Amino acid sequence: MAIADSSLLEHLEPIARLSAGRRKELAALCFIEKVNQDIDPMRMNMAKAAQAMYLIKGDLGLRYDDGRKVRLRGGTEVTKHPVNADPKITDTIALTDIEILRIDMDLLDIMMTWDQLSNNDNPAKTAQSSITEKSARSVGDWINETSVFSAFNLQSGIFSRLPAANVEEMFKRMTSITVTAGQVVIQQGGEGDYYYLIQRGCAQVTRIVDSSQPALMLAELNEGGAFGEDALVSDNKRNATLTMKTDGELLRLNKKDFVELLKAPIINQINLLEAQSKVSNGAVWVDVRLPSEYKYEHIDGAINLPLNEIRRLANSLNKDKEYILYCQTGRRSSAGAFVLAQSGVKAFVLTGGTRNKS
Ligand SMILES: Nc1ncnc2c1ncn2[C@@H]1O[C@@H]2COP(=O)(O)O[C@H]2[C@H]1O
Repeated sequence: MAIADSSLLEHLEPIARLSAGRRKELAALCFIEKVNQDIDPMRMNMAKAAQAMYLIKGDLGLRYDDGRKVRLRGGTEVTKHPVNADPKITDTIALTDIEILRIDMDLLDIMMTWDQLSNNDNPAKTAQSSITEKSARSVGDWINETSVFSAFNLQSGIFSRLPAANVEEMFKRMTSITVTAGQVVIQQGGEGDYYYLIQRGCAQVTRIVDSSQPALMLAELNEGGAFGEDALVSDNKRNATLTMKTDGELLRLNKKDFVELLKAPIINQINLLEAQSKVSNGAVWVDVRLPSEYKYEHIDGAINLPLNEIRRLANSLNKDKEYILYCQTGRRSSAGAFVLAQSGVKAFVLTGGTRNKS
């Protein structure tokens, strides 16, 4: 297995829509796999539903649940999309030796969610005033420029626990502070008040275990690093001291906002059967993915309201109708449903997204 080259990702949907920097981060987390003729690459990996699989080279056969068979060739228009995007595909077979690229679907979806939310016109305006008062950059630029929102931090760290519906709200509530070398940001034994992210600079973490001994050096945190969550989550005292080693800039969220935002907001989640019953009574399917993803495949009768445009389009929806939002995982659709609900639209989310549909 080889790590993917980021230029390869430029041609794949929806990855092509991410910024070059984001694609590079993603490339480092994707692998190219060679698969021999007559092998089913979908079966080679038990967690098939959890991975988007792109055909890069060679010919692959798909079989659908109605028995239909389709032959695909790597490097063509149709293979810009994940070959396993359609839940009606039951199995695949390598018709020649092939190369495929697999991406964790959750990771891809996290990146698309953040990217689309940060490119949303409205939050950019509101968030900019609280986050970057000194700069005229848009939130989108800002997110792409700082490693606080790196793929790694979005996939692990606190952001992976942040419900997608709250991402936009978090932008609004975070504030930026300037700190200087030697400044103690958190004192061991103090009360938990803020959660911090390092936008610029370097901090060291120390702990006094025995008051007759010098403080233990625990870690050094750099740009993109985060600290101060333990006391907020556990309601204990601060378990270490954080001192700036250099001048820098930190983003912070107060305890109340931190606790509130980590809790999932109430969104109407429904399963496939409930959704289908609503649709037969007049509800409308809404695909919140990008137009390119929608165009490639979507639920029959669904309309396309991409997440980054949903706020602008909310007013065009009928307030008397019910709308059922979906994406692959339920992440982008949760964020969209939250925005629609705030605009007074009756919005529901297909639990777990279309990858649970088959
Ligand atoms: N070993 C460690 N490595 C990195 N960070 C740490 C370590 N121990 C504690 N911290 C951070 O230091 C913070 C001190 O305040 P909190 O207890 O709220 O949360 C703590 C963690 O975020």
